[in-house]
Amino acid sequence: MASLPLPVQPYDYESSPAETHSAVLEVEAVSTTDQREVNINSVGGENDGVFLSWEDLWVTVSNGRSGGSKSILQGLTGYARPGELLAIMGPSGCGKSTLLDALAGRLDSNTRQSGDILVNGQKQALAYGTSAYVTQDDTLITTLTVKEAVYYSAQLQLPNSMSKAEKKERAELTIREMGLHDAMNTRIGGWGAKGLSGGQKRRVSICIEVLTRPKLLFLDEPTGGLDSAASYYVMSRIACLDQRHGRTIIASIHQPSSEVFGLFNNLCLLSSGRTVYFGPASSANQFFALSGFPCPSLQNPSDHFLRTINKDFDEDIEQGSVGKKSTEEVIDILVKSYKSSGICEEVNRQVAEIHKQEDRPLEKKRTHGSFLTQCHVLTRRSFVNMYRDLGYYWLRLAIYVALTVGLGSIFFDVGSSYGSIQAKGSMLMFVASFLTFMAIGGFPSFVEDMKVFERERLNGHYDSTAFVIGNTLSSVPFLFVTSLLPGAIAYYLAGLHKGFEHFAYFASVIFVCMMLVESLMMIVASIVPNFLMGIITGAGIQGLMILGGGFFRLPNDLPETFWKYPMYYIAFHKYAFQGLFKNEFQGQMYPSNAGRHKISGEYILREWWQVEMGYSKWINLAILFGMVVLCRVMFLAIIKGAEKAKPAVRRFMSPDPKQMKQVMANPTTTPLHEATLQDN
Ligand SMILES: Nc1ncnc2c1ncn2[C@@H]1O[C@H](COP(=O)(O)OP(=O)(O)OP(=O)(O)O)[C@@H](O)[C@H]1O
Repeated sequence: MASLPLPVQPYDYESSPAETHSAVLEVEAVSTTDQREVNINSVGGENDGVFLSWEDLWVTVSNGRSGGSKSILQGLTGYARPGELLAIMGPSGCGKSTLLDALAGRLDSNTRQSGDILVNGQKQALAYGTSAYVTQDDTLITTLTVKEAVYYSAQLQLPNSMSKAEKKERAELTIREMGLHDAMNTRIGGWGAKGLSGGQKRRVSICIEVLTRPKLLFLDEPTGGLDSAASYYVMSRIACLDQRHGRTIIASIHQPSSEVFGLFNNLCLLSSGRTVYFGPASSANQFFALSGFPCPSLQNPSDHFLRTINKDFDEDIEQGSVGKKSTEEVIDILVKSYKSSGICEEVNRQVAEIHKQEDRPLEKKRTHGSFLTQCHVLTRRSFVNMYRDLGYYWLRLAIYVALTVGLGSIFFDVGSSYGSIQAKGSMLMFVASFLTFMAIGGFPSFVEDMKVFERERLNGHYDSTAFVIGNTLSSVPFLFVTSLLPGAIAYYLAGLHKGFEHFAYFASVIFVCMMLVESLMMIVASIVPNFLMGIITGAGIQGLMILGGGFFRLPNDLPETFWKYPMYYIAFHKYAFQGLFKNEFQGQMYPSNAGRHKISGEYILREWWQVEMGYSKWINLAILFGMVVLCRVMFLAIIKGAEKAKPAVRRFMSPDPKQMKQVMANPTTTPLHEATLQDN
């Protein structure tokens, strides 16, 4: 630890390297200018490549406790061009992912951004299908094999003009390119079911995004979890994409080997959100040497850069190296050296050049599968996932069977005595509330589905409507079995109203209620994506609905405020209880309490359970079905609305950049990296 960020060769840190070597850096920059100008005008032979530039880019994150903000990126300027691979490097936590997120238009809602990010010289939104982004986390469907995951994705993303065989071929070729041919039939695996290794998952994520050969590709740590040979192999495949097809590729990378480093065209080196170096990767070594921090011979230059600017272990180092400069000071020297260099000037000139380009709007993503193909593929994929994921439906089915056997034995052959009226009411209430309540059990699996959906949606793989349709259709067979089998056990053990029509109605109510609870949980998942908070919220909402459904407190006894209006009318339990009661009691006769005369089922419904008798049990079922449709439409509206609202919220939230710059320009009152901006 004690020798971490210091150059191996002794160096005089007291001199002012920035001034001493600025003339030399100037020469270096001029030598790269001509070469750059050639590139900018001829974009690898294609004129539809993507030029991305950013100028004075700041990103701050609001600090909940103090009400201020911390700067993550501080005035970055740079560019990425077609046919080039730009690598973003720096110590952990320096802002690499944040820079990628900002460029791809995917910053978190608690962050604020200022400065210009231009695509082909104009402001354009990048998310939702105009670029591809391989994030640091591998959000994949864990139950699919590598081949299935990539092939389903090919069917979704590649245009209908390609035949199925061509799509399959493209998928297999891409899998092979990423060195995954031996793992083709291995399931991806996840929690509780080991499948692929971390590095293999990384490569599957990359496969899925490079399938369509996107014009603009962001990669966050593409070599995470890979050994050096695999890293080189994967990075060279990625680099091939840019050179052969004029793609623009930006990748953050932790510790490239010298071979991998050799693949980079440009390098952006960050430290604590500041630019230490931005320019040709091949000139970085010279920049460090001229700034006073030469790379020792036999050392990998990228290791040297990272060691020199990593201040995370400064305390350890200072103890053992009295009199030497702290890494913070070394970084300051490098930042100043870069700012005063010709390389920096050249970067600004290039950015200005890109800004001057004629307006060329970025096409919305390449054409993908038609809407019908998307619905079909998503339904099949979701069905396969539900079938293979034991937690999605199978476990629930087993618990339902156990519960309904219990329910049937408690109310076994309940009969039609006076006492059976209350018993049947309690049993039907349990079915309509607790059994359907348990549909909440699929929530964790659904949250996983949502994570995959978000990634795919942001990368423009398909339309949100196709996702909702696919998810709905694929769940139908499982819900059908889950309502039919346990429903039959409970119904026939208890000996409820005889006749198949009555049983069919009973099972239909369970089916629709389960679907309704799932739809409700979808809305919860789109608002509260955290699984634990989602379950608690969903359970809370259903608890209120059960209480207000008119069983525990009869409708006429419910307090008017809140419980009667609106809870009683919006609680789906009301329609389920009353539908099941009508199904059971209508047309039946029961002995009175004293047993001297008979009372009709209609009388029991009206007077005992206070059921609304103005409409038939089928209307109750239709209302429940309407609620399912409403909830699914609401879910769709929320996810579509969030897509539209996010950029607007971000624009509204962006603070005045001058305010941030002023605070940062005054380091005597503000620590350099952790500037606190009061929000007022
Ligand atoms: N949404 C956020 N809310 C709070 N802090 C954030 C947020 N995004 C980033 N940060 C903070 O900003 C800093 C930079 O984060 P970032 O993920 O960009 O670093 P990185 O260089 O990609 O790190 P690593 O290499 O370890 O992935 C970190 O200290 C991180 O905690």
